[in-house]
Amino acid sequence: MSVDAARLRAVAAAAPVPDTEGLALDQACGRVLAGSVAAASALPPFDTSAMDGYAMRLPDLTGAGPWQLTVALQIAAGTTAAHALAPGNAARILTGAPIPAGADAVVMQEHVTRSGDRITLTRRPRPGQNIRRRGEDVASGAQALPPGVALTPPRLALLAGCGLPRVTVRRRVRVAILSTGTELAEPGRPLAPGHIHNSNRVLLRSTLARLAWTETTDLGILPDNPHAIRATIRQAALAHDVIISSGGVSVGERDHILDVLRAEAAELEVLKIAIRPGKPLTVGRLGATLYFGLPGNPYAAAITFAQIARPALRKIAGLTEDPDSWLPGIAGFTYHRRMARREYVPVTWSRRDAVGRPVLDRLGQGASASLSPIAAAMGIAVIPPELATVHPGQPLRVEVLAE
Ligand SMILES: Nc1nc2c(c(=O)[nH]1)N[C@H]1C(S)=C(S)[C@@H](COP(=O)(O)OP(=O)(O)OC[C@H]3O[C@@H](n4cnc5c(N)ncnc54)[C@H](O)[C@@H]3O)O[C@H]1N2
Ligand code: MOO
Repeated sequence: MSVDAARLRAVAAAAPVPDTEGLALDQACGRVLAGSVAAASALPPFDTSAMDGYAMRLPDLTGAGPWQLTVALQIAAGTTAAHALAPGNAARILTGAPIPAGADAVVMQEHVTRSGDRITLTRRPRPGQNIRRRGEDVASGAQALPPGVALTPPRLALLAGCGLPRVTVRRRVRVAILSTGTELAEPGRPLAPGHIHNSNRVLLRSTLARLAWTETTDLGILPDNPHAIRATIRQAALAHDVIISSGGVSVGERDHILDVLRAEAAELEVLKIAIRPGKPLTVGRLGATLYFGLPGNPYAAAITFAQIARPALRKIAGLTEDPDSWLPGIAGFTYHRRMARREYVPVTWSRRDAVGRPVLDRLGQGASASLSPIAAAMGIAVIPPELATVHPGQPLRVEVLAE
């Protein structure tokens, strides 16, 4: 199965959580907007000056100029004019102050000369110059944000500007994670012979912690015991939208995940993807719970999570936007490949070509058990299955790793 087909299958098996909750704006960063939001007030709420300067009536500026006007009103932000602007008069006005009735342009103070209560200007302003109209950003009652968007800081600022103190978001996606492997020990514990420290637990926990629309239950390490794994998975499925395990999806006699899923009558959606690393990724459905059996090798776990699990999790969260954060890059390396799988290669770069594309240096030897290449990488280059050899200059798509 191709990577794209596997991703589509996983996404098709995912359904958005129906429940919602109301949150104060400062609790809602990163959460997913449940419905469309209408502005409670217009933004800006009134016609407002964009500059410190003078508001005036354009019909007063007859002939070729220069023109003289009398400053007869003072309007600061947070106040309103006592009366309309009379013919022949100008208003001293500060940025953010309401435009007085009768005025139809603001000239910045640098463009007039002032002497006592008289100003002189030599250039005729455009109608509406330096006036921000009521509702020009968002009209009152208009849609401020559509459903299904993640609430970024600018989007929260927009809601605040439209007078909304709270927002309705989808509840968080409940994710259970577990690390399978009799050989696993938590870092800080001494290693018994044949044991290895658990990398995937913190990899998955910290990856999920960055997704504000998830909440994680960490089920810890499970030894390669099919009964214990089955009991844990069955229990976890009752209270979680998603279960993510690592390890035990390959073909050895200690690899139990597939057998356990079959025993639980899971609907298997994805098996054997043409991906490197991560070919043995297993995706299934246990009732309403989506199961991702990531491979045990940490780089394979990271890639399969990002490529297959995360898009499905985003759909469960109710997100409707697709992140599109890749860059066009070009290879600065030669790589002879043997496999017809889409390959994800950790890369770094220190220079760009004439049109600004990063010139990529490949990190590591492609081992899916290695962590130092991905730890040093600035991005992941995607090598298409059909490309037998990557030559320097080969255009490659690069998925940039967030800081
Ligand atoms: N005969 C075959 N053997 C293997 C195949 C195959 O097709 N035929 N596929 C290989 C590929 S590709 C991968 S990837 C791995 C995936 O294996 P599993 O998902 O079953 O993972 P394990 O066997 O449990 O572990 C693999 C490797 O990763 C280490 N590991 C596991 N969990 C962790 C963890 N939480 N933190 C750090 N390291 C972990 C484990 O000790 C193993 O070294 O299978 C190949 N084999
Ligand atoms: O798919 Mo495995 O992850 O290549 O090592």
